[in-house]
Amino acid sequence: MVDLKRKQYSKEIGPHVFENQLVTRQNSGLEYIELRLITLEPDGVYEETLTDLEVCAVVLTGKATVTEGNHVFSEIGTREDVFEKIPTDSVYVSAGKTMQITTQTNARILLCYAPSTIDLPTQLIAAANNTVEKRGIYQNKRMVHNIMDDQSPVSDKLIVVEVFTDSGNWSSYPPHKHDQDNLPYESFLEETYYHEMNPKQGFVFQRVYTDDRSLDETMAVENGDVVIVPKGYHPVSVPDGYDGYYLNIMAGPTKKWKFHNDPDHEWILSRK
Ligand SMILES: O=C(O)C[C@@H](O)[C@H](O)C(=O)CO
Repeated sequence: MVDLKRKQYSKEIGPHVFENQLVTRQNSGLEYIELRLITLEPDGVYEETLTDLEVCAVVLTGKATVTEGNHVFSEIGTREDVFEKIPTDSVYVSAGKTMQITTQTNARILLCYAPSTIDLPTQLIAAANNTVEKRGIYQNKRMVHNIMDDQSPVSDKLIVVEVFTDSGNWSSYPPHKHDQDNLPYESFLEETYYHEMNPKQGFVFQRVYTDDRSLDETMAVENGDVVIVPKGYHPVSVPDGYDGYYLNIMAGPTKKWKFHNDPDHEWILSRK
């Protein structure tokens, strides 16, 4: 079984360009998701020609200029820290195109990929176009920024959302899964979590488990870690005193988020 948790690192991949996370189909066993976290310093240039992947480049922090062909999205990005809890800007580029990212300051960009061969318009997903949802009651409250949900016309397969879970709350809870290609009852979407903590020394617990417990891993997840969810339920618990953030990438054969709650815990939803 592939290790589901990936620690952050810093590897210089070009002058003033650093890779901090890399999940590929080859190194993860996933079929539908890849991701790359990069940190750009001034004068750093990140360039990539997409083969059989579409990408959503999320400007996690700082400002960056993203170009593709005649498209130039200058100095996009809205925040210096994800815990400003405001939406940010992203750029979508479909397969076969060449994208370039530069910055005049410092920027951290999460590149979210899914396999695709469809030529779709390159476009800015402006922060103002993120829909914001406040979900849950009691200690199950969280805020969701939908960058590209399953109804988005922008992407072929990619779903990208970011979730803010405040101190002492749970999210991705009650536990749910989407690991069966069985619409209309359930969709098959692989998922990844890119986590950040505030304060940075914090941790969350995340469990990834299946009904038959053939997969059942509970992890202490720290700032900058990535968790891979190939299948199964995947709840997150944030300890008292800390706020949690994660960015989810989801993708599968059909861009539809139809999940199935763990029947043992679905009663949580019926509380008044
Ligand atoms: O609502 C939440 O707590 C976020 C989760 O839905 C998260 O995006 C996920 O698990 C998607 O399958």
